Amino acid sequence: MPDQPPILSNVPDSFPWGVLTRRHPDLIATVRRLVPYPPEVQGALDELRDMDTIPPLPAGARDRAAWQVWSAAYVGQKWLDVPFLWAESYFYRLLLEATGYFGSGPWAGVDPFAPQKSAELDSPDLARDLENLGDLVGAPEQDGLSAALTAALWGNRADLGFRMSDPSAQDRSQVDDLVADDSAELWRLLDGGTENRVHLVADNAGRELVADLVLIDRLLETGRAATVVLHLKPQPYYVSDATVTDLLQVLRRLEAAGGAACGIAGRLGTAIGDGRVRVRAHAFWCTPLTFHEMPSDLVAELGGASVVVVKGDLNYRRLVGDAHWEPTTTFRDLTAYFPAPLVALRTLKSDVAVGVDPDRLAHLEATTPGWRTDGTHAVIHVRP
Ligand SMILES: O=P(O)(O)OC[C@H]1O[C@](O)(CO)[C@@H](O)[C@@H]1O
Repeated sequence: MPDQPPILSNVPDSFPWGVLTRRHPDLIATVRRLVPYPPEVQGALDELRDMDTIPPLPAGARDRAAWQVWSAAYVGQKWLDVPFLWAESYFYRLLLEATGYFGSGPWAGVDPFAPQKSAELDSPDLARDLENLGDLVGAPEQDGLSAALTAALWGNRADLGFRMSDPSAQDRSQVDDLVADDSAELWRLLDGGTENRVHLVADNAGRELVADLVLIDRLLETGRAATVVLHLKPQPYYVSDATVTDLLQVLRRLEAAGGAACGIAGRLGTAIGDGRVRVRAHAFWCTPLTFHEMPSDLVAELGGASVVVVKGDLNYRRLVGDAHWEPTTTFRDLTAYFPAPLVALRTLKSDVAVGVDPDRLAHLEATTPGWRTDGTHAVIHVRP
């Protein structure tokens, strides 16, 4: 990664400080409220909440050796004094440890965030989205593609972790005028003339994954993609990150909705069955590393893509590096290392900002102090 100090969380009232000191304890309280864990798990969660100093993973944890390498510089330090990106990732790893997710007991494999994810699938907002899918599927080709891309972009705006700490986030109006919009470049890359291989690195379950699946369906149906690889998380992460279990739930929800939604679920089920859509869940996606450190098998796999679509705020931070970049630094320069043509669809929900035109930046700074973190602004960045 280019030489730039990482963002830490030790500036009182800064965005990362709020995540570690407020959002994480709130999250633990929510998990305790929604899942009837036994006393020993509740005790372990309380311990995590009250922990001031970073502990190692316990002996016997299956990925202990890997984390020993990633955490060598940080174990024993205060949470607020280590890189924000690393601290959040390790917090979620410890939360799974506390709930027994990787253990051999009855709570093994139980997603602590499942109740929140399910509630989103039952929400009236999602029901409305699904009812409107007929218009999108029936629209002229490019209109349908553009609408699906927009939905996939804004589906990322209020993930469950974000909404928990900022309940009004969902109701704030989005600023449709994107901070950067390279979408024309994306459609040029996927011009339909060749057998395109698209990879989509997903972010959240629920409404966002629904929108991602609609986009995948449109790409396949219009011939813009011959095949799609959908990258999901191998385990629960950052509250709402999508796993294979979440994918199956979303497909069931689409089926149950009937109409166009059910048609999409049917086509995707067929495409998964005949190999046009492949589902992957690489361990790298749940590591605290930036994408500069992708392992060679993943680099090789992504390197064969016509386009890699990377969703969300966390993935964006991992793409460019979680640092206080000068916002006019170009996305292309920072992602020059990436092994394939790249598209980032991101609603801004953390301090990192790059690829912003100087005039737009001056206007944003003067008029909208929270533009980097309040979920109302978004970018579509392309590095061909
Ligand atoms: O689901 P997304 O878009 O990756 O957003 C998750 C974001 O939430 C946070 O955990 C806190 O806002 C960020 O640090 C992170 O980038």
